Amino acid sequence: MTEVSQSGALRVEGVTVRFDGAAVVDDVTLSLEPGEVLGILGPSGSGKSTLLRAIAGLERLDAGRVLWHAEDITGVPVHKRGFALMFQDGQLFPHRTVGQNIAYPLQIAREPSAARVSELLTLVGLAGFGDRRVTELSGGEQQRVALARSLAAGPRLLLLDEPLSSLDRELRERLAGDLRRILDETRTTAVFVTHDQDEAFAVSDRVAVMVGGRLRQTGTPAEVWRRPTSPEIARFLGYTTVLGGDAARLVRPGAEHPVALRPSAVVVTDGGQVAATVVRSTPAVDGSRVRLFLPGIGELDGIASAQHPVTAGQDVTVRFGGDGIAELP
Ligand SMILES: Nc1ncnc2c1ncn2[C@@H]1O[C@H](COP(=O)(O)OP(=O)(O)OP(=O)(O)O)[C@@H](O)[C@H]1O
Repeated sequence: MTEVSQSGALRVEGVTVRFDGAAVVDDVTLSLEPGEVLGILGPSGSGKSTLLRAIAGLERLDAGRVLWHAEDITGVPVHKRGFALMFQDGQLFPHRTVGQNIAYPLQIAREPSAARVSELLTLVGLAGFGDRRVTELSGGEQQRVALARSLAAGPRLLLLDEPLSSLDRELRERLAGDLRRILDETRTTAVFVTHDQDEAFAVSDRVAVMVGGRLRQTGTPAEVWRRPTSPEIARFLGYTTVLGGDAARLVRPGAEHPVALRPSAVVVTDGGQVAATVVRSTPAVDGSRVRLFLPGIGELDGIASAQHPVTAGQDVTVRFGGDGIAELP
């Protein structure tokens, strides 16, 4: 695992959480600088939510500690940490208006402020929605209200657990961009859990890939996508094939390590570098997804453009290229 600085805003040090003897979070260490957004990415059941809950103070640690600006807060109760949590289903109060939902943390802090509520509504793109009932809002609007409520009390750290997962893809993409802007504008330090790679890419300054309770790779989104450090991480990041030895060198001449490929890097084209036979072709919006057999390599996933339709059994040639090839260490 790549380690960052020893100080920073948040530091999680050797944190382990066990359920029934099994370590669901296993010796995790990470640091966050002030204003930084860390995306924790990993397959279902890898321990992401449990790690987030441990940071929030909602799980008892079996080992390790949580520090905030070098102060050990492991024993500090949830409500005294000054952190805010936001979940997949924003958990709004259905019997309150939008404005009342957002004002709630301000009332708890005994700092009610209509101006602050109005400012937050504008921030999340819902100016004028204050008197609406939350039950009348769309899923995306409800998540915006939940975000505004999470930010209302000016949390020191925002913890987001799959905040966009319940939304459809288009809305999720739009809100991911908005979320990033809002975190920037409010200079909020945040830890963000997701299993969606696009979301992690769009929102995070740095991503940490969690597999089986352990942080396996940390870096900027570009670093992690370009250079996954193991076949397991590569597969999780959408590389469908990992080739070794001579097969790897057919794709990348001179390669000394295994080479991982995304379908987008295996393109059926005229005059390509390698011969292949189409095993299967499935139409997609922008052409076809194809399964190919390549002598000396075996079967690979690839793509064919709409201008180059192919059918099963057809002999074609293939070009390897683009961003979808990574040489593993
Ligand atoms: N309170 C609990 N008691 C026992 N086991 C638990 C508890 N909470 C979580 N687990 C188990 O710990 C493992 C990790 O769960 P966790 O929710 O942290 O994973 P995740 O990576 O967030 O998954 P997902 O993406 O599906 O939400 C799972 O196997 C889960 O069943």
